[in-house]
Amino acid sequence: MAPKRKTSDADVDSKPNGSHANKKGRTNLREPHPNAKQTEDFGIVLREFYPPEMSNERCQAYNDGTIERPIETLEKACRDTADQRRSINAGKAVVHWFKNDLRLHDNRALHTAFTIARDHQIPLICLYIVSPEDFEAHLTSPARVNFILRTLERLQRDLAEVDIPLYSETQEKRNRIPSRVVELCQKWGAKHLCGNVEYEVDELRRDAKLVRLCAENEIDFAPTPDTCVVTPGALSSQQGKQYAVYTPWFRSWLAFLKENPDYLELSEEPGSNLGDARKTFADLFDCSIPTAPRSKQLPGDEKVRFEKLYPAGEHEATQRLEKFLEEKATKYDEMRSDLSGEYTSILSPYFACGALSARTAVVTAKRLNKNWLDRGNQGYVSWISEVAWRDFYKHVLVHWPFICMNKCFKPEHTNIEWEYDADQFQAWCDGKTGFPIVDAAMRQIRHCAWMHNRTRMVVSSFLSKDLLIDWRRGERYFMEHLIDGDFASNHGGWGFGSSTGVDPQPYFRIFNPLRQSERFDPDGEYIRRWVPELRDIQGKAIHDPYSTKEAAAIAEKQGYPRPIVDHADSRARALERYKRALHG
Ligand SMILES: Cc1cc2nc3c(=O)[nH]c(=O)nc-3n(C[C@H](O)[C@H](O)[C@H](O)COP(=O)(O)OP(=O)(O)OC[C@H]3O[C@@H](n4cnc5c(N)ncnc54)[C@H](O)[C@@H]3O)c2cc1C
Repeated sequence: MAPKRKTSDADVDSKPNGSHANKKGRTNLREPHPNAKQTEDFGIVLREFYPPEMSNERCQAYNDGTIERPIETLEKACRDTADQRRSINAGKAVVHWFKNDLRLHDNRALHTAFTIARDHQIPLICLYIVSPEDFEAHLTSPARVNFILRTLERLQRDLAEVDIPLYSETQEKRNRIPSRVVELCQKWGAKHLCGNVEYEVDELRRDAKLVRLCAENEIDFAPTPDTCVVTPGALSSQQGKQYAVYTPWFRSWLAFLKENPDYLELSEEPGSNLGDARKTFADLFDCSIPTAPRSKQLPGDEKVRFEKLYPAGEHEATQRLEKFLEEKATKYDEMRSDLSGEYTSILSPYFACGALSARTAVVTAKRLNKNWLDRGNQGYVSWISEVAWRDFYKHVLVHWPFICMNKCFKPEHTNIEWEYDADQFQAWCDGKTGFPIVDAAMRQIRHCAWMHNRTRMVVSSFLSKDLLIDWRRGERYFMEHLIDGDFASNHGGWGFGSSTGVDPQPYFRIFNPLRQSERFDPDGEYIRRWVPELRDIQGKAIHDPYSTKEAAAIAEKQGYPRPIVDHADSRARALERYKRALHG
């Protein structure tokens, strides 16, 4: 029997599905639930920002393999153009297109570009395109945009030292990017374009289009897998299926790396540019890095603060990595959830923009751990397994691309009936819920554009379980504020906390904010740092200030709010709603 032809999802997914109700007739999340208590504002926000949700049937079609995934569209474009690309000559230059791989060291596509340039004795040119529409579409926070642009400035200086120009421009219309890249290659006489794969849906589709457009114009382009240690799609269960649960996936990830040690080989950074780059492309060396689009600009004082908190560039990333691995990693297993000090690496902003490769991180930790990935010092082992979570969520995104389209990983979770209380949502954003641990964390994200993993779990559970507010509001808020915002990890994290995405737990988990606070901030140091109203409260009462007379008097005097919900009642309500949605 002839295999069933796959339809491409490129145009279909972008069309509204036209329905506000799912198969069971319940209202889905395109619109607030009709019974929801909501203000008009909140309704408008939801309608305006949520693109149409994909139907459960289409999600199922992805699962059945009857719709082509964006990664398959890209792979097909590369296969279809392979013969054409092979016959392309060297040209007058080679171009490396930077995206979220802003580093020289261990950058696979950049290494390939440099090798081609050196072999043909022609110059290498680097390119970066600032895309305001992509920043909007991906909800990139101003702190992250600022960090990317600062990293580019460092990168430009480092490249100039080896006579490689970094040309950068703003492209207002993102659908113009493929043709603009081709135009630039033609202008520079380049016949080879190199770049690493980005795994988000829009980017995979853009690159598939670009591969074909390049081939039509006699330019060789086939993006390189680089961002994950193990390439998405390389791991499958014995039944040939993609893993949806982390633990078996991680075992498979470890086994794969043992069998394929070349996946842990690091690429050298480019040496001096050959050819006559400084002369031929003199104007490109004068190009300055564009400023942030207006909607993504940071106020001046915040710029200074973020520069101090997160100095940009791969040198800083490497120093942080080495310092963390030498001074803290051996205790990571015991200490990582302790909120009072800095026991994690705070490398996520650097991973997110590609100033540090996950491969380099794993290889360096492995080396210090006597060459073990999964034995030896537990601190190193558990840190490596955390870096692997980043891979895991990217593998999930590639296999279940509909999660990019406002869809829960498990379609049945669409049936959950959410609350739409704008005041409660605002209290969560402002860190004024009356739950000190939640408030401390929400104030930390506002100030630092970063939050500890433990509190990310606590506040996501609080929003989607205690307040029963649509988890996508929280997912969105995180992306808009985090300096390390990464679609796959953020979606995965919200799934973990809210049981609406890839939930690695076989049971439904609701965090108790009070217990989390007592356990991971036993002396209340973290709370005192971020919630100054509670600084004078002594002892355990800091975790629940309205539980004792003395503490309540201080909290009240300082204007600290009473808890906006009762955790026991909220827990019961959440369980009942989730049960009703999942079991009818
Ligand atoms: C609700 C929620 C949202 C999240 N959103 C993001 C996000 O947008 N971007 C992001 O990078 N991480 C996200 N995470 C994962 C995690 O919280 C951060 O990666 C981590 O806190 C970063 O701090 P660190 O660099 O000190 O991590 P370390 O503890 O030092 O870990 C090292 C690296 O491993 C990776 N990592 C660690 N834990 C995880 C994890 N649970 N999932 C995926 N990768 C992990 C990160 O790249 C991290 O930098 C989210 C987690 C939750 C629960």
